[in-house]
Amino acid sequence: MHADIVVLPGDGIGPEVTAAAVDVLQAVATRYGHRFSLHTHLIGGSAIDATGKPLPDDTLAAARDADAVLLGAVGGPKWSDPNATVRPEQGLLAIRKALGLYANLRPVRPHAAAIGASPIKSHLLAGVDLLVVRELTGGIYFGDKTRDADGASDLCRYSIAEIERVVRRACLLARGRRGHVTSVDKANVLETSRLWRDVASRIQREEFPDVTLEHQLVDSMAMHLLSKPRAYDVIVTENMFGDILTDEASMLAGSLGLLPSASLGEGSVGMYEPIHGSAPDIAGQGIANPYGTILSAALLLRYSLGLSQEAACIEAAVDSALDAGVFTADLASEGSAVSTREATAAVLARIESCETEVLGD
Ligand SMILES: NC(=O)C1=CN([C@@H]2O[C@H](COP(=O)(O)OP(=O)(O)OC[C@H]3O[C@@H](n4cnc5c(N)ncnc54)[C@H](O)[C@@H]3O)[C@@H](O)[C@H]2O)C=CC1
Ligand SMILES: CC(C)CC(=O)C(=O)O
Ligand SMILES: [Mg+2]
Repeated sequence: MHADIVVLPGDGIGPEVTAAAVDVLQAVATRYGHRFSLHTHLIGGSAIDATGKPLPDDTLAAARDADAVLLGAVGGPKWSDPNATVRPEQGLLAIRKALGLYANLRPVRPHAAAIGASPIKSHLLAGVDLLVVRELTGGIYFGDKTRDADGASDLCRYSIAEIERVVRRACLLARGRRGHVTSVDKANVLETSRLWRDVASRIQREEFPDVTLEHQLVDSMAMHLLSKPRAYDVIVTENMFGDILTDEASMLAGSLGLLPSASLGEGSVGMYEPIHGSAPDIAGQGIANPYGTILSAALLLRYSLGLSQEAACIEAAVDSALDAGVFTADLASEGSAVSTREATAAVLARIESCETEVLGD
C-alpha cells in the first residue's frame, strides 16, 4: 500500500527518536512491499523559532491531509519562561484538538527482560497488561486560563458528549481485552468528576452490560497502580489524570522511554507519539531510548493503516532486542548501555527476519 505519513520531530530528543522510528517504518515498507511517503514539518519550539507559531498552518494542513502523523516531543528550557505568551506545548494541544483526537491510548506491558529497570518488586509485575485511555481534548488543559494581580485560574470543563465518547471507546477496547474498565476520577471533590462518574456508569449500563466497570478515586489509584498493577485492564480517565498516571505507570515498564501512544478520533487518521517529553537533560547526546517511539510507529501501522502483521513485526523486533539486552542508558546497568542508533540498528536487523505472508507465498 501507499501511505502519506507526516513526521513532526519537534524539540529536544524528539528528532532523535523520530529518526529511529522513521528508519523502522522504511524497513517495514521494504520488507512488506509498501510505500510510505514521509513529510517532515515543524511543531513546538523549533516551529516558534522558525515561524513565531508553535503550530504553523502548513503543519496542520499537512496533518489533515495525511493518513497518519508521527510526533516526537515538544518543549524545552529555551521556551519555558513562565511569562512567555507563545509556548511549544500549545502547538501539541492545538494539533490534538484540531484533528479531533480525543482518545489517547497508552498501553503498559512490562517486558520481562527490562523488569530489573523497574523500581517495583518483580513479583508484582508479572502478567501486568493494562491500557490507559486518556481523554485528550478536554478538561483543564483546554479551559480558559486567566492571570491577574492577585492570582491565576485554569478552568476545568467537560461536556457530557466528551465523556460519553471516550468512555465508549474505552469500553469497546475492553471488549477486545479482558472486559474490565476502571474509571478514574476525583468525584469526592470535583463537579466534573461527578459528571464523569454518572456518564461512565450510564454508558456501561446502557451500552456495555458485558463489560464490568469500577470507579476509583485518582489519589488512591496512584497508589494501587504500583501496589496491584495486575488488577487493571482498561483504565479510562480525564486528560490531566491520564497524563500523570501514565508517567507513573511507565515505572512498571522500567522507563518513560518505553511507552508508546496512539491518539485517535472518529476517523482513521491518528497521531502517534511516545508518552515522554523532549528530555532536555539528555538531548543531543544520542542516548535517548527510541523504543517508545518505534512502538508508536507500530501502533500507527495497526490503527491508521490497518497493517496488523507489520505492527506485530515491529513489536516482536523490539521484544527481541530487549530480550537480547539491547538497553539504552535509562534501562542498562552501568557500562552496558547502547546508543539510540545502536538500539535502532538492533530493531532494524530483527525486522529483516520478520515473517511475511508475501514472501512466504
Ligand atoms: N508530548 C510531549 O511533547 C511532551 C512534552 N513535554 C515537555 O518536555 C519538556 C521536558 O519535560 P520533563 O518534565 O523533563 O519530561 P520528559 O518526559 O521530557 O523527561 C523526564 C525524564 O525522563 C527521561 N526521558 C524521557 N524520555 C526518555 C527517553 N526516550 N529515553 C531516556 N530517557 C528519557 C528524561 O531524560 C528525564 O530525566 C518540557 O518542556 C515539557 O513541557 C513533556 C511531556 C510530554
Ligand atoms: C506537554 C503536554 C501538552 C502533554 C503531555 O505531557 C503529554 O501528552 O504527555
Ligand atoms: Mg505527559
